[in-house]
Amino acid sequence: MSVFTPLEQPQLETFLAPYGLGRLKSFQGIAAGSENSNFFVSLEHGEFVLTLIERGPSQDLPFFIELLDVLHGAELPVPYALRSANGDALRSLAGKPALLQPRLPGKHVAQPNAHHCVEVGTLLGKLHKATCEKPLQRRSDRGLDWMLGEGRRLGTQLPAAAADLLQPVLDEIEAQRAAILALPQANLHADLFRDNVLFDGPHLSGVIDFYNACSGPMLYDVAITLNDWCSRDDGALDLPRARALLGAYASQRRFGPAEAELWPVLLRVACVRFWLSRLIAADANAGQEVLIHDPAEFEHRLAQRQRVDLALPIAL
Ligand SMILES: Nc1ncnc2c1ncn2[C@@H]1O[C@H](COP(=O)(O)OP(=O)(O)O)[C@@H](O)[C@H]1O
Ligand SMILES: N[C@@H](CCOP(=O)(O)O)C(=O)O
Repeated sequence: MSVFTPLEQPQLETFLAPYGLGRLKSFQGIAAGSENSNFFVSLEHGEFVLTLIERGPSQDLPFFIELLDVLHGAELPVPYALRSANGDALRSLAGKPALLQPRLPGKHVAQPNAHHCVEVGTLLGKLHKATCEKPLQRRSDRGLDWMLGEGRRLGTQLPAAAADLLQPVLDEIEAQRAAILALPQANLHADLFRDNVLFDGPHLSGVIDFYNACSGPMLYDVAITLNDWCSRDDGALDLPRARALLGAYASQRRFGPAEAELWPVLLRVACVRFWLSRLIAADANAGQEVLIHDPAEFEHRLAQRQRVDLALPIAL
């Protein structure tokens, strides 16, 4: 179970008092998740999620808090940091940076259909529209340069067939780096996988886990999202789901010709990003009680993205 820092009731009560949300009724560690310690917290005045930040540079936390305030202000279904009586969003508990956020309703969808993909495409288009005029600046710590460095390092340790699959995409990243970074930018969720979205019946009711959020090319975020929501078990794209997601996104923000041209490349780059991070995590967490995602899933998806029969819908 991925709760790295267990909590005792008295220390939690002391922490929660300045929010003025009433008596602590119950709390429970959340097993899902792999980065931070999360707890469902039931208070007299509502249901909340407490997060203790376990990893990553804490100087980036003000960025996440500000971004979620912007998205909440744009009426997107996102969590946001509640303020204590003296206005603090970021506090400390058990020696870790701590945030209290509203608990969003809904459940994760493991087997999405085209309707779910419409909802996700619409949400992502709205997220980009809400931030593209003035993106809050944050470089991804798993961006193109990270992929080139880690890819070259890990490539030497992979079996030949896998290394042969990876190498051409690293070359492609090097060749297209400037063109990719010149694409229209906004704030990106950058990890909009099924396990970071909640559905209440047919309606998308929540987007969580913004800890990979950054500024960058919007098309990359579309590629990340589509690779998770619209892939079949063999890694191939499910075209009806993919067209549903892209059409819904385009109803919020139009794609441009430069994006249409780089689309197949971005689908491959988005596979490499998670293939590499999963290889690194699987190695670092081997034998521990932490959720490990299968790196081979992205190897198969990348193998299936060598030819892409899915054009972006661009306005003529
Ligand atoms: N605001 C929230 N509302 C409802 N559920 C949440 C919320 N935040 C987290 N969760 C639950 O906690 C789980 C783990 O959260 P997540 O942010 O993905 O953790 P991690 O950063 O460790 O990967 C999610 O899968 C979800 O079920
Ligand atoms: N959704 C990702 C996990 C998040 O990426 P990370 O780089 O922050 O570990 C996955 O399924 O691999």
